[in-house]
Amino acid sequence: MPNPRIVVPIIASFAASAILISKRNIFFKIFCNLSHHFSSQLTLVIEEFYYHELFLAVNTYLGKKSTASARRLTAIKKEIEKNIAIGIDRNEEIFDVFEDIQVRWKLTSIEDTEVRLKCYNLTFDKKHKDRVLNSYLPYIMQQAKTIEEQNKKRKIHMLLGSTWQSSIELNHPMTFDTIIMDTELKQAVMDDLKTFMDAKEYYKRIGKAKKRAYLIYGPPGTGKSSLIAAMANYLNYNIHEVYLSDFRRGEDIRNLLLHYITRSVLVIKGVDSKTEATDNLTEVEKQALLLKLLRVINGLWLPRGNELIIVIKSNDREMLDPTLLMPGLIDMQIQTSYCTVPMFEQFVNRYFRVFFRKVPEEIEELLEKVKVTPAEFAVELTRSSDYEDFRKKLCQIRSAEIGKKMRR
Ligand SMILES: Nc1ncnc2c1ncn2[C@@H]1O[C@H](COP(=O)(O)OP(=O)(O)OP(=O)(O)O)[C@@H](O)[C@H]1O
Repeated sequence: MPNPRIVVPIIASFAASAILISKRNIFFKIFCNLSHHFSSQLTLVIEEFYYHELFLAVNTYLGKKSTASARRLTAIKKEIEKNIAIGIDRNEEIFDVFEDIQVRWKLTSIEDTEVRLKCYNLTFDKKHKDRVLNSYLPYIMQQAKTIEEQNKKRKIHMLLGSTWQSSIELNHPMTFDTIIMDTELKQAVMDDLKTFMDAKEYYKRIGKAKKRAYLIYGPPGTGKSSLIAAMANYLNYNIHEVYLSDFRRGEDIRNLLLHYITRSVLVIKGVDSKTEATDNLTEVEKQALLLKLLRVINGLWLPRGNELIIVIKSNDREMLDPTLLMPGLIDMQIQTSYCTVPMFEQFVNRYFRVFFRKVPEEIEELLEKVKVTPAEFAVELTRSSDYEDFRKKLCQIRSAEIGKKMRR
């Protein structure tokens, strides 16, 4: 243990640096061990205290880092988290590199008056002191936040009356790897989301809340919900679902959105008369309500760290008020479609590992004449034993559907 009489003035001299890291719950000590008074190494001690933000962040960060190099780890699983959290055990040493700074972490414990506290010792070259305090530690706090977000179980919430209810775990398997859609469109959506995720500084600089609105439209069964699930999985967000009509009683939209939603995809359903009719609103009322809702959302200033994706799910874009589609309210419009030939290739490849040099003409002809939804495709594919079986089924659809068309 270092001599306390030496420690105190050193803490005082570094107090200003400590404040730079965070204003709340930060407490650490910098020890210069007497025997190493002229050494170039400096050790910073981060002690365990309740709600000690920095200690907890280091714990999370090192837990993630340590799995490759440590020999003894601790494991803990909290109810709200989906994964087991790994930590380093006492006396384990972990080496880390930040930019060109090499640091050594060691978990030890100290006996205080009554309790035994854990503490992380961070050792590095003295000349990096300012960068460790002002860059490395804030970086760790940021990384820890991201790890914690990723580790949390994600939920789907639905608005019932005026409260968010029935939160169920979001374990929809659809991802951008498994969804079948036009490849360029998929890439464009992923790029847009990636830009959004990386643009924290940009939103701060232009003074806008971090949110982005999408319109996803297409006939039933073409994969709108599947795309929403893929987006939420990609972003690692929750989903909040609302019917537009839920806001007709003048619910306090601001309150519902500001206080209960964090890093979520807010899905607005029932926006046109072709969607599930669960309300008595006229088309004009619906459009006016949707416009009002979007304007309120547009004017929201989200609390720090909060991010929101808004998705309007519609079966028919033509039913929507053109004012909604003007730039400013909706950032990107995405159309989901009936199966095209490239989508057919992706499906068959995914389910049966069949690759085509050229898709058979009968299939091309079929997809040109008959509108088959990806949902219908998915059902038939799961029912088919192999590609040949699937092809036969498709041809049956073809004669039935073409016959229907002729009768119309
Ligand atoms: N593009 C797709 N890629 C892979 N599977 C799909 C796709 N589209 C639909 N499916 C399959 O069909 C099912 C139903 O599709 P989904 O609910 O996403 O369609 P939707 O357009 O949201 O329909 P609705 O308008 O009726 O809500 C999905 O659970 C999935 O199994």
